[in-house]
Amino acid sequence: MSTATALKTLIDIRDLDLYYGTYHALKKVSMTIPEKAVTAFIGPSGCGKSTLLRTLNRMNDMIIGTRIEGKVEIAGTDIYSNEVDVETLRKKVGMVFQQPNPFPKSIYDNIAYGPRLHGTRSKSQLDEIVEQSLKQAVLWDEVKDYLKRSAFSLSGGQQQRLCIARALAVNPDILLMDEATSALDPISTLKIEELVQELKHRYTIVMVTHNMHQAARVSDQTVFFLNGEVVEFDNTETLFSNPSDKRTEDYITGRFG
Ligand SMILES: Nc1ncnc2c1ncn2[C@@H]1O[C@H](COP(=O)(O)OP(=O)(O)OP(=O)(O)O)[C@@H](O)[C@H]1O
Repeated sequence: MSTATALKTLIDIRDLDLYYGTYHALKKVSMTIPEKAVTAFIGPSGCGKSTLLRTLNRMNDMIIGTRIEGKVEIAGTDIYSNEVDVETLRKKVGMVFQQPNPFPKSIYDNIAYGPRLHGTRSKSQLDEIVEQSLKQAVLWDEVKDYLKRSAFSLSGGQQQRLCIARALAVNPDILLMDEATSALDPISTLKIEELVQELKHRYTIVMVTHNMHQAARVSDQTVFFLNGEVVEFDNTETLFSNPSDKRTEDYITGRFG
């Protein structure tokens, strides 16, 4: 197992164990995730991909009975230390889910929601953030004349790009994507994959995907999980062309999972 040492580490996970009550969902997980690159988590259903993703912005805090041991550092800060403000952490570590989940508000208000919450009041500043965020999510041209329309008037793929724009509006460093294209049609999926390729120049992206072809197409690093453990973590090209573990090979060649 080798890690992408050429790139600068942003996230450092050390000996992480996570329990849902008595169920041991993550077992001594260690890895480093480089900045401004795409890291994909792959593995069969229930192996702990989403659980690990949720530890990166402490979404697991919301699940009663969850206990973690070990360390998650982002830019050198232990995000589970008592001094860390979880709201600030979640501003820096945005998340996009499997089902697009826009708020029942206008397109504009979906994007302006986070900045307003964090204290931006000026109309011109909000206008600028809305425009820039929608441009970054490659949605601006499609919606610029309809900003007052409900977000629900958009297609599923557009809604997902709106959710990405909403996450970008609060200026995160990291974008977590939990199977963000699995509910979308192939064309919308492709648009989001292209978008991810653009966004990685500015953001660190960590994605969970069930689609191995997507991981191979989009990611720079891939992590293969099995039963809550990291089996292999390598450059995507190496992991798919020359896996070092037999279990990875079996998985990527479709022999199980
Ligand atoms: N809130 C929870 N309470 C109890 N157990 C949970 C909870 N969430 C997940 N689990 C269990 O933890 C394990 C890992 O789940 P997780 O959702 O992280 O897996 P996954 O690899 O993302 O799966 P999938 O690909 O199906 O989404 C599973 O066995 C799951 O049943």
